[in-house]
Amino acid sequence: MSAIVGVIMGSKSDWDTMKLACDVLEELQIPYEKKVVSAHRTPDLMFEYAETAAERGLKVIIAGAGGAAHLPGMVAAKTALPVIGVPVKSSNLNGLDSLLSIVQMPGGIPVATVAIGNAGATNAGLLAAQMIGAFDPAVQERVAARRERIKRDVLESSETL
Ligand SMILES: Nc1c(C(=O)O)ncn1[C@@H]1O[C@H](COP(=O)(O)O)[C@@H](O)[C@H]1O
Repeated sequence: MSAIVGVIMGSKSDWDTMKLACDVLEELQIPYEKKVVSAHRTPDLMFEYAETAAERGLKVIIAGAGGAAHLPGMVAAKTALPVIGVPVKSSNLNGLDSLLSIVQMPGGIPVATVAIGNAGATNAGLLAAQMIGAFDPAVQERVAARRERIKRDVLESSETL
């Protein structure tokens, strides 16, 4: 099946974080694609990716970037698909720069921004799954089953205190 979620990142150095979004999509059996695309370094590719995303069958885009993280917002500017922004943890400012770059979009062009770093990337995968699940009962069931497992783990963990 062709990809319905696009996972893009500003640099290969973001992969350790963005892989966690991909892991969730794989676990929930959602077809996805992954690619390095940068608003700064490959602006033409970024435009082409965003402009053709919907016609290629993508339903959601997850975009991760660090530092001056313009990628999620610029992609959102060029597609009507929902864009989830992942602020990758930067070395100088611990990702606060990434977070603020992504979250502070002007009115009219939203980016659904998750937390900085690994937990954010995992949640981006889950959020994309929940968006897909709103129209796909099988995916919605797998998301619900995952939550049940999390709940069970938490309940069991308190028994071992
Ligand atoms: N923020 C962006 C964009 C963009 O927003 O287009 N392109 C690359 N980058 C970020 O630069 C950081 C350092 O990249 P390098 O490790 O390649 O120097 C990465 O976190 C990347 O997301």
